[in-house]
Amino acid sequence: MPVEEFVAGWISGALGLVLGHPFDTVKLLGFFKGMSFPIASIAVVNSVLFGVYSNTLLALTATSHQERWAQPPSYTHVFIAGCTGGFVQAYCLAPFDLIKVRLQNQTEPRARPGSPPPRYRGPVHCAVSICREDGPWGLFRGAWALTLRDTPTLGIYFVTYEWLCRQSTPDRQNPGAATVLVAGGFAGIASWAVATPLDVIKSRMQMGGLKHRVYRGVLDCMVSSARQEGLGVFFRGLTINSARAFPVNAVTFLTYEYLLSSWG
Ligand SMILES: CN(C)C(=N)NCCC[C@H](N)C(=O)O
Repeated sequence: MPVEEFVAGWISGALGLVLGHPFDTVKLLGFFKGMSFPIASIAVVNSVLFGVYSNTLLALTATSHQERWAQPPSYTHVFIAGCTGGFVQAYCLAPFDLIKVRLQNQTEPRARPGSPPPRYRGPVHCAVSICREDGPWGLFRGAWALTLRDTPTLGIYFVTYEWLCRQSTPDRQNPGAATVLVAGGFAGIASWAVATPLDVIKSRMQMGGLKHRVYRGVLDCMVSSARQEGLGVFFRGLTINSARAFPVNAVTFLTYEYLLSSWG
């Protein structure tokens, strides 16, 4: 199994997240001041995503990453490989994402004077508390909703990227840096546009029992959220997700392609 895709995914994810950090800090109300938690999570998860994607495509089409522009895979294969990468990354992401959502949701009360001390002192304390209260499986609360969010979304992510690159590149040639940047940026926006409704549901399920009631499942959460707050609830965060997605994913794809071609 080629491992360079995993390494390229790790480095490109880390660079993308440096660019996305100001947006994440705004989104999380300044809670993550340091970079170590995002690096430990997003870069590792990106490595799993790109590594699994590329190796699945290799298994489906028998073409390595270097041969892929000359012998382009079908969009069906790209979609299946993207969905597989998304499914696997969702399970790796689940514990990190749960911690992020739990910390994010305690920032607001913390900001008010005279408010009680925060429940969690930081990412590690949050992980230990969840394990103590719910057992290690507690770290996977909401993982199912995350899988539902990421499996089709990442299929769309890679299909959008491939399609845009092929549209603006002569047949069987490698896309140029500008094409990769634009295609990567729009792939990020397309994926977040599709993911945002399920992202809202996932976060509510992860907060079940704390900020929200415990839902019976994804459907229950969807129906009761829409009933109480209207359909607009599913698009919360879409603007900031999209604004962040363009630079993050432009840089992620450019770095990934550059590293693989220079190791080629
Ligand atoms: C859930 N969605 C929409 C995605 N995972 N999309 C792929 C982009 C991943 C990138 N690290 C980012 O954070 O934008």
